[in-house]
Amino acid sequence: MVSLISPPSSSPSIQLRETRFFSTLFIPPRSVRFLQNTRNNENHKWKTVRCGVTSAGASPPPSLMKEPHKFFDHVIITVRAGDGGHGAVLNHREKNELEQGKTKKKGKGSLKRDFDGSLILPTGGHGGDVVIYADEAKDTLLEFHNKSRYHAKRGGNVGAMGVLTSMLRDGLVAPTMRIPVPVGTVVKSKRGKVLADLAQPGDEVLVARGGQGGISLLEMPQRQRKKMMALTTNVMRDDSDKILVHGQPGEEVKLELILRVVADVGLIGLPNAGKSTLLAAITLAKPDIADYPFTTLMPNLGRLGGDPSLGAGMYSSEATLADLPGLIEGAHLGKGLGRNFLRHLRRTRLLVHVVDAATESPVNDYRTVREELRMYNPAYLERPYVVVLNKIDLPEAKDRLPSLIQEIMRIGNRDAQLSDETDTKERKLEDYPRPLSVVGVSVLKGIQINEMLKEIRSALKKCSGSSETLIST
Ligand SMILES: Nc1nc2c(ncn2[C@@H]2O[C@H](COP(=O)(O)OP(=O)(O)OP(=O)(O)O)[C@@H](O)[C@H]2O)c(=O)[nH]1
Ligand SMILES: [Mg+2]
Repeated sequence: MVSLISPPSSSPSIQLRETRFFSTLFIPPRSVRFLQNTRNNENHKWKTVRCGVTSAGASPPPSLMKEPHKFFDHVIITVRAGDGGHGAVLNHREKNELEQGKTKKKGKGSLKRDFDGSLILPTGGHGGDVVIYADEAKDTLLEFHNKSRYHAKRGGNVGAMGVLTSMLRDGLVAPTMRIPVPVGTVVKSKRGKVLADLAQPGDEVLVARGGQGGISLLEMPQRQRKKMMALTTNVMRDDSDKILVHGQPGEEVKLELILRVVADVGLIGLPNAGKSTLLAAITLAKPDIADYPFTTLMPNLGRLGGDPSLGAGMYSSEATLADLPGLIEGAHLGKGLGRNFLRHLRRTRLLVHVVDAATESPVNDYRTVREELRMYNPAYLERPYVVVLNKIDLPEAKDRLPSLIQEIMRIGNRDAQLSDETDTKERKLEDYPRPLSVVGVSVLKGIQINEMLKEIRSALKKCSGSSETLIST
């Protein structure tokens, strides 16, 4: 029997740290059209008024709730690498120097020679490449909505005197443009090909190559060409050669960036089940908590255990927990907010399914969420999980706790194995593994918190190293 009395969540054995990753509610500006009456009321004019709404923690009207989720973890950007700098058609001065053997003289306009005496003509600078890299300091992809086009610098041009003319300080080669994204971002090409999974801080991918610089050509009278060609092949024959002087354009690509939360534990459940309250009870995260559904609009992360006083570099927590927005029936078809977040479960190795034990039918609620997971990706049902029956401080939950635990334990097969033999479509919830444990708690009142933590920790130990690394949405 489960004891209902236990100390509140402030157990000294748990060292906590808040990591609130997604705290900004993003609502894109919308255009609203008003019918504006003129004075004499004869002509009606449409007036467009732009309204930008940004709120943190305030409750958004239901009609706006869906919008942030299309954006914070998914964005399309266009990047363009720098064009190559232009070479030059070199003028008479070099030509004369060459003829007179003055090329060793250093200074403006002098041309270098190779060890065998051949001429080295300057080329235009390489255009800047574009690299995307995982940066721990970044939390969301929101900023890419304000700026969705990125353009690296072009390479430096060679002047008519054979020297750098562009404003680039470091020489002809343009610097690489480095774009930081949150750890856990998957970079896809426009056609859906995965270019990189930036799962670790510092991971990076070259997404667009800068254009090559154009070559330089020597222009000289016909009679001198033959002699000069012994020193270099870059001798201009006619005006059509001038095209070689132009730098190549930099690559331009459209990219899809998808952020997948990197967490060990995913908190799932219907809206209002108490997922955010649970996160706040066992970590230092401070998610928004309220008694209306869909309070959580973006995942909140919290860290369990570890020693935050060691500083960011040394700090390593026992596990990271992701509190996800509530799932509802039909979430896999896009209802509510759930579908956009189901993909965040991909990297988790343990699920904690939070059920409000005080509702009319907690078992049905439990089944609804399991069913949604199954419809979205049956593999999620095979992931180890712990069920937390929450709100046992309320009498309606407390009284039926033992029977609820039994009923939930009956849904599932203890010996369920991952096998491809049975068609996943034919499988029922009963064919998938049972929870590793079912525990009754009140995360609000701090009842049974230590018991729950024990179960989560022991489950984490059992499934260490089994996190999903597959890439697909
Ligand atoms: N009585 C009681 N209420 C609780 C308990 N845990 C959470 N609540 C309340 O339930 C309501 C919903 O809690 P949240 O933590 O916001 O629920 P959620 O699952 O994160 O909800 P969404 O973000 O909408 O998916 C809040 O009013 C909480 O105070 C509990 O143990 N007992
Ligand atoms: Mg919540």
